[in-house]
Amino acid sequence: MNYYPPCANAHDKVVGLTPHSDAAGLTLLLQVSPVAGLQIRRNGKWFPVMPLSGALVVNIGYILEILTNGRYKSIEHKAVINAKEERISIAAFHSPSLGKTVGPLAEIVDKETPLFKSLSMQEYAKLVFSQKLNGKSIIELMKLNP
Ligand SMILES: O=C(O)CCC(=O)C(=O)O
Ligand SMILES: [Fe+2]
Repeated sequence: MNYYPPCANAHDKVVGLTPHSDAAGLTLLLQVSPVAGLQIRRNGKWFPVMPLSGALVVNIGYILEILTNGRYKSIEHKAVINAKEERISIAAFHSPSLGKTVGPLAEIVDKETPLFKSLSMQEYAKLVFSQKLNGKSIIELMKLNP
């Protein structure tokens, strides 16, 4: 669960959640408060994703990008703070179990060159937790030819 208190310095000095893509496979996100905050980056521009009552936002994370050898792209997003209102969101991250492999699927790399390394879920988790929540660094580290 994410809690963003209201903050008068919302626009210049304070950030809610820095730009990142989720390290998981698939994220289901519930925007609990009817307050704008979530933004996604597309073609270099930030777009708001307005809360819709009862709707879940489905985000593709790095693991799905890696499993599909880059066919499905992870989405970069951030959360901004509102000057007057608090905001709550709940994210459920879905990933393979420990012991499974995070790497391009065999049935895909049968026919094309793998773009990413294959790591055990434990090794991948170690890599994730050694990085800051910032931009695209984890996927860069997973690339075979960065
Ligand atoms: O608060 C939000 O809308 C985004 C939360 C998020 O990106 C996350 O928990 O990874
Ligand atoms: Fe996220």
